[in-house]
Amino acid sequence: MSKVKIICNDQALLPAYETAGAAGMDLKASIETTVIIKPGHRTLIPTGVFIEIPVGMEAQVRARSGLAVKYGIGLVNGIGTIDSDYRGEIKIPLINWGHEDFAVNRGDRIAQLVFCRYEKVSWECVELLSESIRGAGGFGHTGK
Ligand SMILES: O=c1ccn([C@H]2C[C@H](O)[C@@H](COP(=O)(O)OP(=O)(O)OP(=O)(O)O)O2)c(=O)[nH]1
Ligand SMILES: [Mg+2]
Repeated sequence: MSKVKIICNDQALLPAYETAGAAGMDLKASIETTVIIKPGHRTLIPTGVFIEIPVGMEAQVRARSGLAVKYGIGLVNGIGTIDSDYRGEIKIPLINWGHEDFAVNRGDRIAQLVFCRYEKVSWECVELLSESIRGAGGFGHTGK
């Protein structure tokens, strides 16, 4: 298990794994007063968390499926990418795809953070790519 440096001034807001096998640590809303997100609207919610990700790793901010299914709450950016050189506060761009106002209160678990290793590449510019059975087929060419 890698150690990751974190600044979080409120222990109650420390992201945490909810179960032993959880891939993501739930991120909590660091807000003083309740924020209402109207249907079709979006807002950036602070988490009160600043981290220093080891080089070679990133962290992904992902939606919570419960909020998505029950209330239509998602992330405007799909999956957020936290770079290893980012030292700012992690913020969550929530969007309300549902039909009702959605209230966010301090400490609510609004998203989850998954740590991943990634590989960097450099380009090798060529004239031809190798052949494959798929070729250029995509976007559903294998059927529904
Ligand atoms: O959901 C998110 C996504 C990003 N970030 C922070 C961390 C990340 O390292 C930084 C930049 O994110 P990204 O590279 O996705 O955004 P950009 O529009 O390319 O901004 P930049 O030009 O600052 O890289 O913003 C968040 O706090 N939450
Ligand atoms: Mg960027």
